[in-house]
Amino acid sequence: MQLDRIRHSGLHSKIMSAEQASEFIKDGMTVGMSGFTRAGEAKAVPKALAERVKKHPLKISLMTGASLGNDLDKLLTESGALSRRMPFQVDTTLRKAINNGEVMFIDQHLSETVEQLRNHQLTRPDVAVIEAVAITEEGHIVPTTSVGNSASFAIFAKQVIVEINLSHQAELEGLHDIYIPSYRPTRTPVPLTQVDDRIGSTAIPIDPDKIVGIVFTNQSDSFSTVTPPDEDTANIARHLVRFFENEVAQERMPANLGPLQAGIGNIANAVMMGLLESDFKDLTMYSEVLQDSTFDLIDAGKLSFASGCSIILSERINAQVFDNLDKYRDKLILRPQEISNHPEIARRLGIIAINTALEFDIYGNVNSTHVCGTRMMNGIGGSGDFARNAHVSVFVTKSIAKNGDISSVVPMVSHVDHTEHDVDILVTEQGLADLRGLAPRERAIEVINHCVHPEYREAMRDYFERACLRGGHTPHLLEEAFSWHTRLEEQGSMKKVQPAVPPKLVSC
Ligand SMILES: CC(=O)SCCNC(=O)CCNC(=O)[C@H](O)C(C)(C)COP(=O)(O)OP(=O)(O)OC[C@H]1O[C@@H](n2cnc3c(N)ncnc32)[C@H](O)[C@@H]1OP(=O)(O)O
Repeated sequence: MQLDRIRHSGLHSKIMSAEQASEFIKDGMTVGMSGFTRAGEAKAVPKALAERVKKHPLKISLMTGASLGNDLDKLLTESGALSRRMPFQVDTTLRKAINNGEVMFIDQHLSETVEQLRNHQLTRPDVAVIEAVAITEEGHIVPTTSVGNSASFAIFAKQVIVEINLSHQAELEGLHDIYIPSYRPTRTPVPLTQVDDRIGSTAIPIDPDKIVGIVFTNQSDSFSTVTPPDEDTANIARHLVRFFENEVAQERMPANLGPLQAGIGNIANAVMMGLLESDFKDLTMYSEVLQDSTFDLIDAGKLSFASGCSIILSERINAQVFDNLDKYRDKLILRPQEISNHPEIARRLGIIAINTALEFDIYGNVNSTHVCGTRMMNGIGGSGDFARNAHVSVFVTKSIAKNGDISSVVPMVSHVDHTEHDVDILVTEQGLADLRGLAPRERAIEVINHCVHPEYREAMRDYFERACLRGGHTPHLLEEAFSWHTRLEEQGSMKKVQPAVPPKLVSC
């Protein structure tokens, strides 16, 4: 135990075990926990809660910033503790429970959760459980590797449990910038005009009397599972870099492109890695998740500043970053997710938003969340916060999935997260479709020619041409629009299987 991490000496009496702290969580409560993209989640109390629930069942409604690491979503799901979960997750067990209808999942734009708490559209947390590196002299909470929704959860909750995690270096203090917007309708503009502006405090300001328990832990964040770029993702990156070079040449983007936002996952990380081999320099990021690529770009001298709301790294680079925080200190800020994802700021800064689609259609509508229109993958996350308000909104995906049985470009998306109005550029390893200024029929030609995998291109062209014969501003054959998805569900592949024996011709 390191008492110097609790600088408000009046709070020393609140130290207790995780099991004791978990007792503050009662059946039917709404609980707000720290954690964003498996970084900075409270670790010991949720685990103790899951153990307790196995013996004494109870149900809670759980809110976080985004996904939890250390298998906590899995443990809480298996214990039966979760009745409701929001606003994002990436866990296989929880995903199954959501898709079986056992856990009610609210898939939400990540900037909106605390906005809805602020004006009571959502039930405010009874208890907040927040991971911290320290508590200040004033009793304020210094977060760890993510800010997420922690600040507003702690401010709105009736009771706060703090987990001081000794596995995080005390040097994280100073990295955060906690700014909380005031109430509407008298709110003033968020005073952030540059990626590196500091507009708030370095700790979460709460009344220390609300802190009911302090737990010491020593468990690190999970490593990110991001995989190195492969040929397809490297090609996606190449198409995008070429597009950026042309935008700069045409003076539609500044020489350093403007602040970049990149979503989670292998593809977005690989796209950012692609910038390593480009000639761009003095790049900046105004994003939510800072992944390996952020630090590779800083180390290569290409990225001068990154603002985010969490840092999640793979084993390859984790120690190199966190053991040398001083090297990165003047190049990093972690903010609450409502500020990192704020529509007002995305629009003001002219963000280049790069997010990953599960599938998109020939007119540019994007599905980021629902496999075959019904089964939740992870959630919309922050992609919508950025896509609608970006200077340029890019969506990337491989043109095929599951060994080619799925085409990621379809006639009509089976679920819409980002409408055609929010999408400017689509990229697959096949090429890049620039949809700006194009009408739906022109968009379809651009997408078919540049993004569809060759194995599906002719079938897509055939669909589009027959739809055009029927007419409409956005031509479709409604009875066929989801036939690729139904074929996948019925036959395991979107490809049309040629019958081994040609069907007999019936004469009439
Ligand atoms: C926290 C945040 O908000 S970050 C900001 C942006 N947030 C978002 O964009 C949220 C939505 N996006 C996501 O969840 C992810 O980016 C995804 C799921 C769309 C893509 O993830 P990535 O890791 O980049 O792509 P990857 O190609 O590895 O695909 C992930 C899985 O989806 C599968 N998949 C891809 N396309 C399809 C498809 N059209 N239909 C069914 N499955 C598909 C892949 O086969 C892979 O499956 P596996 O895990 O069994 O191998």
